[in-house]
Amino acid sequence: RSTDPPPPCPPGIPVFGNLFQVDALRPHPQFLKWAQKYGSIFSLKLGPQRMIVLNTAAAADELLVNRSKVYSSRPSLHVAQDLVSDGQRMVFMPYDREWKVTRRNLQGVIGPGPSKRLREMQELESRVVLYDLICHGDQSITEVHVPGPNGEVPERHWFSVIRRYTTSVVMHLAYGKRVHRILNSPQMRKVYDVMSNFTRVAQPGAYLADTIRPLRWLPGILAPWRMKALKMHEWEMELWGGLLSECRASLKKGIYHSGFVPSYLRARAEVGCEDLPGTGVTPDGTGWMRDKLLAYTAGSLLEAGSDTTAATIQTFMLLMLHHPDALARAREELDRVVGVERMPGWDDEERLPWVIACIKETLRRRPPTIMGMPHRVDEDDVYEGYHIPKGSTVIGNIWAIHMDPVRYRNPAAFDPERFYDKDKMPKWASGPDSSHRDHYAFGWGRRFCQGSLMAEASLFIVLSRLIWGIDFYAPLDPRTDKPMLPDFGDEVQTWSGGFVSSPFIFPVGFRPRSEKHAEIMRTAFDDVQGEWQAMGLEEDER
Ligand code: HEM
Repeated sequence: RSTDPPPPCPPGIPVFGNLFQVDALRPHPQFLKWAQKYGSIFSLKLGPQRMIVLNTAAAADELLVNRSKVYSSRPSLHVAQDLVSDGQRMVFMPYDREWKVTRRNLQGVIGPGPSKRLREMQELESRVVLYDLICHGDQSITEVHVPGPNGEVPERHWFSVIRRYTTSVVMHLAYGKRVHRILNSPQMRKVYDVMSNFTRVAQPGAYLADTIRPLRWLPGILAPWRMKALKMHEWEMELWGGLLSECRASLKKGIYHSGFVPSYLRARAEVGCEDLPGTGVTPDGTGWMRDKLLAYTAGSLLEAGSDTTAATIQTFMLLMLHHPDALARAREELDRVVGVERMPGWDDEERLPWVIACIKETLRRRPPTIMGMPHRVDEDDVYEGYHIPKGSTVIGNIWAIHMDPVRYRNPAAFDPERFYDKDKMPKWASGPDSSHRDHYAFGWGRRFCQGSLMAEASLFIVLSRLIWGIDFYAPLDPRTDKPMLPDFGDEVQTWSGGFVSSPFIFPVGFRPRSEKHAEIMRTAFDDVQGEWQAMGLEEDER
């Protein structure tokens, strides 16, 4: 009922409301303060728009899951979605037919069944990570690495080794080809550049035209952001459209790759729809994705799957270096369960509860999508006596939920013990089932992360193998002889802004734990080259 009061709202200024109180790139510290003041739900006025923020698991589950029928849309991001993405980026689509068709198609590629088949590729690629890290040695400690002006990662840094892995796995999934080089890999670099740019333009509050609709109709001379956004679209299309064109050209030459896009193009060709230029889906019952939507959907896989997983691995490393006791315990578990004669594999997962608890605690303590992704409510609603107006942006405040001391005792501590039970088989318990969830890093309801199973598999195989085989260490401060590590709690110095927040580069050294471990890792890398050959894929170039 519109006569019910809105959820409590911090005082703002006339017309703009709270717009200028929100740091678009790093809203979560301020949102946590408001959550601590106002409780499970508060609202903000961003110009004429209302934003509702849900700060407890109970509130988010009730609205975003139980009432997901009306809470599954996305706010209209004029600049990031309409202009930069020409409306084709799946993660920001409203809850409409186009989104449903896209989500259904992706379910056939990364849903529960297919994600089991992806494990083969994750296993093979993880061997390359181990080899790259042992070859990397002290490089990130002894060399000077300067990030680019927008936080770009230097190619020779160990962050690139991790990025190559995550991007190669999704590149293979999308286009049936690998990222087989770390240096001189312009496509991989561009995926991260596009992503980093997009996370900044898409942050709620980044553009006044997102919130104040009349600004969208200003003439070009008064709206310089419009031309800039359209240029960004062209720049993005050089990558996403370029990958699609390459794939189509290969098919025309009779070269068949596996992967989502080649299979989709073949299926389309079989029904006489080889060329479907334009955006969106065809109006017929099948709803074929047209070219630009297809290019952007493959791009969404690359974006959603690369940075989030890489950021979690990098955060895990930082946490382990800050918590040597937790690391020692993980290593002891791996030595006991796996031994030194082989590296860990999928069958060990259920016997490594501490390793899994450390990964889950990483996702809780510092989720990469720290504020989740905004939802939009499509009907007027009432929650706890508060009116939630139709069209409001609704945020599941993952950060506040993960820092809720009622749900997580001493939430600022890194404490894998909270997820550890040595007598029970470990479960990921990360959703979408709300009745049994350990953390909320993957969001909620009908927009729940489609790649969560794939992400967890990557985290498990890479991190368990890394701890098993490699000693990693931070450089020592010559004055104090203590490890020099970024301050975990320093938002500005340690963490990037935008809706995927990852640590800025930090130096780490790597060496095999023993000659035996080294031999197994080197042999696994040599063997995998034969596998690539047999699969018709590029061998690693180093
Ligand atoms: C640790 C890694 C990851 C994290 C923390 C993460 C987190 C998220 C979050 C919070 C959302 C939004 C959920 C919501 O709106 O409530 C999301 C959406 C999505 N994620 Fe992930 N994600 C990860 C990895 C992946 C991977 C590996 C893929 C696939 C390759 C993927 C594919 C997607 C897709 C397609 C969506 C859009 C869903 C939609 O809008 O309908 N994610 N993810």
